[in-house]
Amino acid sequence: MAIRYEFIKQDKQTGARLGIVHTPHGSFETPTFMPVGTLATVKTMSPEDLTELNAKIILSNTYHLWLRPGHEIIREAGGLHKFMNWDGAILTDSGGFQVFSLSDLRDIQEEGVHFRNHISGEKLFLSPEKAMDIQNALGSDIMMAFDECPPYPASFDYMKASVERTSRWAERCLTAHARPDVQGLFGIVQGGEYEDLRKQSAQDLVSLDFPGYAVGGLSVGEPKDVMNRVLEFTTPWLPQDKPRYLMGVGSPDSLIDGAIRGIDMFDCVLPTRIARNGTCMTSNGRLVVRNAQYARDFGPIDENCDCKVCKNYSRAYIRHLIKCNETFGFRLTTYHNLHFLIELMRKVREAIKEDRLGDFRDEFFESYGFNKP
Ligand SMILES: O=c1[nH]cnc2cc3nc(NCc4cccs4)[nH]c3cc12
Ligand SMILES: [Zn+2]
Repeated sequence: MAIRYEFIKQDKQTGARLGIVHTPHGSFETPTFMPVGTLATVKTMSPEDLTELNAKIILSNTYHLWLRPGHEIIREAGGLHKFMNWDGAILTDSGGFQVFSLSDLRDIQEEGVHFRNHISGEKLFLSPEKAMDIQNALGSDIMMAFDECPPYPASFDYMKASVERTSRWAERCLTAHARPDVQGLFGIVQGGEYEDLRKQSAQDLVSLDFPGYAVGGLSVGEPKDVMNRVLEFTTPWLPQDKPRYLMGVGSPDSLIDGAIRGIDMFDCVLPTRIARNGTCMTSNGRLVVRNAQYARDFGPIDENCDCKVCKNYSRAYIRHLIKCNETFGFRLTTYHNLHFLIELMRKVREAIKEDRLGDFRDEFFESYGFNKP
């Protein structure tokens, strides 16, 4: 079966909604956070760790896996689920964003994008058809259309031409997408911070009737109030009965503010990336556990966290491991940060069930130390 979204209920205090996304590799409640496993691993986490954390879906990157180890090897392995021994759901990004964010010398044509491999320097070409072929080889449950995420900020004229090309590319992805019976292909809405371009992009994609829609072109350096405003005038153009995925987000406050504006799915490298430099998310804000002040602190990373790291290991011990560059230290901070965000989304879903997400936002922002605009 393909991807199917089940709308459960609308929060009475905000624009948030409770839903369930059904995939060939299991179903998950939304709003949800997807850990990022760029190179076929959520760095330092085993599939068992992810299952223990109640992660139901992870993200992997088409661009990176195409370059290393190559999508043909993964195809021969029987697909990405088998290759990495993960039986939950997998969403793959289309590679377009990584081309724009990782490689120089890119030449965007109607046919596709010519660029240089950011590791070997060799010339490469990525197109809607190629991005579909790679994702079909990976066998992901949710594939992303090949889009252009323009640099931020971009002129109206550039953005308009880019949105129209992204819509043409989306149609080519639908045509090239080989397995609509078992894979879901999401369109990606672009348009920068121009309300009429976001509407045009959303209407173009909705007319192609995708099983789900991503809001792209955000979390690219714009201020948070710009992101929130763009969401406010974009999500209303998306169907109520399909999932909405905000790409590359994010921090705890952005997850809550995105859910409040009708977003169902999020992904971000933040929790796993900051964990590897010894920064932890806690209910009272960020804690840089590698700092000297924790050398003799034998308490848990977060007094209010019930994860197995906070139950069994101290700040002093974790600080010691991180300072010595011990891999186990990164496993501990990563496990805790993922638990923190996955648990945060469970609390968000609970708040929606009880029609009190607005109140939950205020309480969380107060304790985490965010201002409450
Ligand atoms: O429009 C997009 N299209 C396809 N993939 C994306 C991924 C994205 N990830 C971020 N932000 C998170 C970041 C990760 C690395 C640098 S920024 N923004 C993103 C936008 C897009
Ligand atoms: Zn913890």
